[in-house]
Amino acid sequence: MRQEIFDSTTRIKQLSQKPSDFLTELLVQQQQFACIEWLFHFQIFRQIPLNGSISYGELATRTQLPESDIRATARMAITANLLSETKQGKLAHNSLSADLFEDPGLWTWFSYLIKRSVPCMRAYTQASEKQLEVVESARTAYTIAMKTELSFFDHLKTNPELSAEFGKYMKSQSTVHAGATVDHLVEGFDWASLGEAKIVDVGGNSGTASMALAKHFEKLSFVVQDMPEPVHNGRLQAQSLSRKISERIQFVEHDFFTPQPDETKGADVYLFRMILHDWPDEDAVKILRHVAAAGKEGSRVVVMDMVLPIPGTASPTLEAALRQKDLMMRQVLNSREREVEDWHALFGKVDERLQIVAIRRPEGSQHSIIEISL
Ligand SMILES: C[S@@+](CC[C@H](N)C(=O)[O-])C[C@H]1O[C@@H](n2cnc3c(N)ncnc32)[C@H](O)[C@@H]1O
Repeated sequence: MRQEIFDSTTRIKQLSQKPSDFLTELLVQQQQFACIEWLFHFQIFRQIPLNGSISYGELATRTQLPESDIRATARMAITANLLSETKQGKLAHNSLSADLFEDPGLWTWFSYLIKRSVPCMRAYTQASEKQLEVVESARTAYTIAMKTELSFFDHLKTNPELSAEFGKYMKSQSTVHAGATVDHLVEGFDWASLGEAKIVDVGGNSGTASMALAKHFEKLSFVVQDMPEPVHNGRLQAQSLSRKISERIQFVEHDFFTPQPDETKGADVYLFRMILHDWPDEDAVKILRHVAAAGKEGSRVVVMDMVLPIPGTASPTLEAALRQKDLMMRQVLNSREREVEDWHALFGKVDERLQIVAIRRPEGSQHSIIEISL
């Protein structure tokens, strides 16, 4: 219902929009973001009591910023439905900003958006310019925005703080992002029908998906494979689970560009949740070949990733969210989200034994579940 309201209002607005309305709105959105970023940077959100308000004068004293700038910036953010002003002209949270500030998952997502995602968007044009020069083809908007020579995952490998930040961000997506919560994975596939089964969660980060599945399906056991830092964090997080759950989840350091170790050969399911969209076909094929070589007859590959809709066929809000992600993959990883044909072509390149058995998008999910038999 909410989705339908968003879609209808978007359609009505677009139908009645003139070019000058469009440009005004574009400008307003950029300014709203610039102001929200400014308030975040100067930690204004922290200064506002959750129950109550604070005067602009007091904020100026605390931050040493000009009172008039704080007022102007906050009032711009208010036009985006973030924060509010009392009748006495003091600054207060509204329910949206209070929720953002109070919920650690939402705050993590908000911080990541400001500190990482948007800077990559801004570096997109420059990155494409660089990629036109063949020597610079390894450049991405990420490498430019973050001032590094390293690709995204290599950068994380060298920096435990960044890796932990990304881990927290991924976890926030699985818990508070309605379109990406792990519930869609739990409910979107008939896990119970597997009976006693071993699931290899390839690139499972700190095990958010495996933990959720282990809670719901007690006959399933899991091996979460990832790089050292997320595996270490996963082991720590698993300590807070009940033994009944934690004893069915193993964390193993494993580079998915190398063959599966003996212990995970012949598993029932190789799960790839939000993994293959990080890699261009050439790399995704290498990753999948190791799994195809490790699987037994009857093993399945379960991929949870986006399937980009044909333009104009999905709800406009959903399509915009999916295309946003497609661009983010290009900007950060030189990768992309895939359309149905791209998925078929990808598995075809790996091994003709890999056949897509089913593709379904759980209600409310941005991701689809693609089931592949070996
Ligand atoms: C987008 S995250 C998805 C995490 C997890 N599957 C989930 O659903 O939350 C991609 C994951 O791939 C992992 N990764 C990247 N390169 C890897 C490699 N070469 N071997 C193993 N894991 C890798 C990252 O550490 C990260 O956890």
